[in-house]
Amino acid sequence: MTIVKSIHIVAAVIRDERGRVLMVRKRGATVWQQPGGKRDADDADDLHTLARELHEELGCAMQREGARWLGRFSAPAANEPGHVVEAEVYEVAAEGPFEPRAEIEAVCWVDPAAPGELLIARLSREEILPRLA
Ligand SMILES: Nc1nc2c([nH]c(=O)n2[C@@H]2O[C@H](COP(=O)(O)OP(=O)(O)OP(=O)(O)O)[C@@H](O)[C@H]2O)c(=O)[nH]1
Repeated sequence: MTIVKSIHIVAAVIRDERGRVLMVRKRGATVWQQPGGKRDADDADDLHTLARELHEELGCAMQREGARWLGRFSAPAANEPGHVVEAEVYEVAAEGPFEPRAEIEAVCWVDPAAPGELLIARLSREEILPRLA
């Protein structure tokens, strides 16, 4: 029997004035994914996790007000073979800067209707971006 382990995360959709979606690439990874991460024991709720992760990864200030839950989505994990990522995904507004920090090596803005040749993690490519296009 194959045991599939789950990684539970909270992930963000942040859009610019043109509707493009902010994506990040972790150090050493080849694929782009949504900013976000795993809950810490101290986190009060999903939005607390998200605000903490967004500040750590990008230096930005997330606004809790207006946050919109897009759903719970899952896909094979981008960086951990044999794992499935299960994500609570929220569309949120945040005030920049949006610059790579901590384990994030690069950031980019992607048109969800035309992601082009970018290598995008399956959760984003198959579940999140198509709902935003
Ligand atoms: N944050 C995030 N993780 C994703 C996405 N898609 C996806 O497959 N994952 C997988 O879920 C894992 C979550 O790890 P993470 O590194 O973002 O979480 P974290 O910041 O809390 O990590 P750490 O506490 O291990 O440092 C990623 O390594 C990746 O394999 C996504 O869109 N966003």
